[in-house]
Amino acid sequence: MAMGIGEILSQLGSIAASLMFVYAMYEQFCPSDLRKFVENYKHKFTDLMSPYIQITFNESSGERLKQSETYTIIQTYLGANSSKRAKRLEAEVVEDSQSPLVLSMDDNEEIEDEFNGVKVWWSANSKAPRRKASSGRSFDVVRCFTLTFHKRHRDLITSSYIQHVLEQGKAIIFKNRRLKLYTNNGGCWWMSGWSHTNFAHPARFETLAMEPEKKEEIINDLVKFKKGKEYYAKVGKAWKRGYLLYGPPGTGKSTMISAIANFMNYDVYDLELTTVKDNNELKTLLIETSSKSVIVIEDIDCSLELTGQRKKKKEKDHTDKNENKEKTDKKSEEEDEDDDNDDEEEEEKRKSNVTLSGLLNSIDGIWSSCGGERIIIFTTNFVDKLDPALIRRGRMDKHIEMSYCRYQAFKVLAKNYLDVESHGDLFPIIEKLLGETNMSPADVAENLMPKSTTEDAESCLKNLIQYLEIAKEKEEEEAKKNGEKAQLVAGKDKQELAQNYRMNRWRRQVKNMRNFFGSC
Ligand SMILES: Nc1ncnc2c1ncn2[C@@H]1O[C@H](COP(=O)(O)OP(=O)(O)OP(=O)(O)O)[C@@H](O)[C@H]1O
Ligand SMILES: [Mg+2]
Repeated sequence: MAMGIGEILSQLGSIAASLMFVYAMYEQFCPSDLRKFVENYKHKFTDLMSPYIQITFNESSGERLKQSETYTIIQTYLGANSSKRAKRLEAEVVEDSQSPLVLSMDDNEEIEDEFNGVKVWWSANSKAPRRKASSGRSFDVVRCFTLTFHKRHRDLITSSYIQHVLEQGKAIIFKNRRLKLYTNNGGCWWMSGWSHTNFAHPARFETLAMEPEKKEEIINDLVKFKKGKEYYAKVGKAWKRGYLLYGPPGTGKSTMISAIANFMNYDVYDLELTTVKDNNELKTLLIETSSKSVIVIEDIDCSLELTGQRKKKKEKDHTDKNENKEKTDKKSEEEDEDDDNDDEEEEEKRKSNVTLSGLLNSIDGIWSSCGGERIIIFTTNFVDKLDPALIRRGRMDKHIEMSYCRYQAFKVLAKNYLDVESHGDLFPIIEKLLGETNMSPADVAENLMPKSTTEDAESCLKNLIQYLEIAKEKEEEEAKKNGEKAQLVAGKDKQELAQNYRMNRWRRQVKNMRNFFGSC
């Protein structure tokens, strides 16, 4: 007898209700071993039927259930893609990032991605942890990302796509991170090691005043270095570059370092040699630096001579104190002596025993032991004072002279400080004066800065002209004085020479006369 539709539906309803009841009973009372067995077969059955493969990346891994780096990288990659496509996003504020608000896919959200024409799907899920952490701390759920793709693309996805996701994710993290400024001078001489703060110097190559060709050359050099991983590996050289910046004070050496760090997106390690106890500590400090960083030693000429300077200073202090001692009574003399001993002890502790050869070995050591993507920069006001071994090519690959401000550099400063790119009357006068005077960009910049809110660009330019004219006059006077001095010295030398000549002639005559009378 044929069944009516109503009857069929009611039969199906009761079957479904029975199945649901059985499943609820199974969930409630089924022993865990049996449940595992059933789950296993359930998965096997679905795997057999489905042409898709799934890979899961858990948020936490290992004994301590610590955050997996891979998960963070994937989260960043998906965050960059999903924020445009996913409808439900999770927001997080990350302190050490340039864009602190980080968006990522929320639970059970799914997005599609494409790689070499192949479609894949990512979903964010949560699942119960397999085991508790050894510490006893348990996580309610473990979050994970699931990557789904067709099994015919297995090789492409596992060999190339995942690699692509990890590289892209890492690049985004690197780009968004806040740069750090590390210093080994923690303010106390007994502290060693690096301490850091956020690096936020606004200097950029666009704001750096120097000849455009020179700037271009440096930028090209940096770009070549950044892209040179394979090249350096091919020629068997550590991936590093050394720059020596030299020039008078205020010509932009420190500013250039900040511009390089910002351009390369590298952290800065500002190494204060005078607070490094000895060569061993120096080596440790250098090895502790990370890759993608700029290591800076400012005023290298002063740093290495410091021990000598300190000795001289100590001797001077000692002589001063001796003189004072004569004037004071005996009691204060004893007190002075005690203080002296304490000072000397402290001085001895503070003294840096870093030597030139130690520095050279440490620099070479760091390249050989951890050669990845580092730039080392020395600055000096007196390049001639430096030992050639320190600045030979291979250690300091590029020597960059930071020179006095000329017209091209001035134009950059005028644009930065006054937003002015030309001035028919005043620019030519400034061009001429800058060609005749040696003025540092720091001085030019100072004169270009408006002194009040009402001061306009023209009056700033006029101030600069006035300042340049005064500086020029001073330079000429100085040159004149030096010339006169030189003439005076030359004149004195001439007189001395003539006198010596006369004396010698007279001595010869006396000698001849003695010989003559002696022979008679
Ligand atoms: N070439 C430049 N471009 C832009 N600004 C500059 C330049 N040179 C100097 N300045 C300005 O002058 C200031 C001092 O410059 P900076 O500290 O870079 O000079 P320096 O060469 O390192 O001097 P020192 O030899 O005394 O250490 C900077 O804060 C910057 O504003
Ligand atoms: Mg400087």
